Amino acid sequence: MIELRNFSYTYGTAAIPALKNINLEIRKGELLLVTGHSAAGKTTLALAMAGILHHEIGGKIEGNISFQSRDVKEFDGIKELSRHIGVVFDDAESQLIFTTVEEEIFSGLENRGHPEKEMVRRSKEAMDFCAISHLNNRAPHMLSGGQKQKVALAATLALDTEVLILDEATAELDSQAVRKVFSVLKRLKDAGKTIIIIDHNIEDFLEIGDRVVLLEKGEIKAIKSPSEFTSKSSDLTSTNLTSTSALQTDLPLSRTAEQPIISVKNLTQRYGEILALDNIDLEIYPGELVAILGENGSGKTTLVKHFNGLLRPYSGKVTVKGLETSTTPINELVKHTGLVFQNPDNMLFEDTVEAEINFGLNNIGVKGPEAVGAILRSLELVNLNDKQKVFPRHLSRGERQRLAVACIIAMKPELIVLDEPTTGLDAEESDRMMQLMRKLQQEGHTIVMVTHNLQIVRDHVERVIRMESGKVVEDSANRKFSGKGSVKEESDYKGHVSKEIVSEEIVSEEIVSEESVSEECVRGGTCA
Ligand SMILES: Nc1ncnc2c1ncn2[C@@H]1O[C@H](COP(=O)(O)OP(=O)(O)OP(=O)(O)O)[C@@H](O)[C@H]1O
Ligand SMILES: Nc1ncnc2c1ncn2[C@@H]1O[C@H](COP(=O)(O)OP(=O)(O)OP(=O)(O)O)[C@@H](O)[C@H]1O
Repeated sequence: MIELRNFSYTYGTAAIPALKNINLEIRKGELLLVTGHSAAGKTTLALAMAGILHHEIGGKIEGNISFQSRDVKEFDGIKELSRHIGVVFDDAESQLIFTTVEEEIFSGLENRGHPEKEMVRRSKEAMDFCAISHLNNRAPHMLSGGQKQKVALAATLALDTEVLILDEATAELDSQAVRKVFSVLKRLKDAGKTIIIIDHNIEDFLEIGDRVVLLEKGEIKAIKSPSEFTSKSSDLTSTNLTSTSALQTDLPLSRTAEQPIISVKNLTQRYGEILALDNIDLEIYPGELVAILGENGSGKTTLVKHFNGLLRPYSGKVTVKGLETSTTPINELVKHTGLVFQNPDNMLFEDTVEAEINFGLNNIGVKGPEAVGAILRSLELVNLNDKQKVFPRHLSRGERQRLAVACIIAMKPELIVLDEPTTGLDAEESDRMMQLMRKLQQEGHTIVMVTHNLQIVRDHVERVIRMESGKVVEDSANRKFSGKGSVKEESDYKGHVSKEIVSEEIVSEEIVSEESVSEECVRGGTCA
């Protein structure tokens, strides 16, 4: 179906190739799993297979790629190729451009000239598959991260292409949604579709996979069957793509201080008609490491945006370091709280990696050799020390994620809030990220992180808060959790049906949203 022969690729500005001498044949009806560490070349391979490198990005291309025995160069651009190959990229947000979810899904079908009746049928089916029918009139850019990912997936599924390429397309989904995607893909595979799943964590899909390709530094390191991938002796597992160290030490509840660093009282948050937070009470103490879990759309991001003043309470009260967020300017709050956004691209705007980190440092008065030292240290901590001069947008998704974390930790805020910090990182990299968080905790920082990654929660987190439909429904600090590390078995987190609390329409203009506050402001710069 798709064949790569001696294929190598170097991005226009890059010194070294992102893909080297790839030889790979993807058979019709096959479900291929592609995995590898961050920056291994996975997204680049997806772009290559979809013909996007040839027709849109350019750069240095060597070797050949053919689709159905025809060189991709010979196709009439992406327009023709996309009739056959549907792609969901690792950044769902960049794929969503229309004003409603329904339009988003309809647009691709309209471009293909489907009759109205067929468009309605397909879009309904795709929305059902992705459990987003209730979002059909919502604006895609005003959805939660996981909801956006579901829309991007539905828009591509509706096209019903012969080939489907999913690049980290489930990274921000809750476990119930991942299971749903699994069953949809199984059905598509049974119907003869060719599917390529590119992911750090392919475990969820091994059962339906035919082969696993391991990429390393742009090269194919191994191609194995799923059973070989999981077997202990496999050279695939020896590369440590599965979870590693698992601290599993006694995880102390570090609630020693008397005054909470974060105090949330009767917090309710609305986006117009949508009730995103429903009367929340919560206290977080200095030195705690807290994970916030919950289904997509349950209010996790909305909650943490209150911790640096990005959102102000609709009703109720939030106090951070004794400062009431409804009356304290955001540039005062960000001196205490560093927030790593769910989508790292929303906080990267400089020309080089080092300038990106320097920006926040300058804003808090760290300059000259002190700033240089802080930049180098933070880059080393996130393993990006060789990327100082690189344009941030030219980093891989996982690298951008780590850069966003570096920007915040360089500023050493007392409270570090991370919204899904391990998206785009494999198990080993996630583990390393958490080791870093534990280290920062030991140095006295308070860490609050939103995550869907239950493995890192089990291994590293002492307090777990679970949200459902805008409420905190469980908090291990209140002894409502059981088991070591205060985390219940994964099965307990599954099966929570995603309930939007609402009827959902207009969004209140009064609400301070991420979009209306400049990224600079959130990192200590001038507020618009
Ligand atoms: N800017 C916005 N405008 C309108 N509604 C919004 C906006 N942001 C989020 N919402 C809605 O508020 C609710 C909570 O969203 P939130 O992003 O807090 O969820 P989440 O738990 O972080 O989800 P995910 O796991 O998918 O990231 C959802 O119903 C979402 O659609
Ligand atoms: N537009 C670009 N210009 C220059 N270099 C790039 C560009 N996009 C990616 N790269 C580089 O190419 C290499 C492979 O990136 P790619 O995005 O394919 O990796 P990946 O395996 O998908 O990583 P991740 O898992 O972190 O998303 C990386 O070193 C990255 O920095």
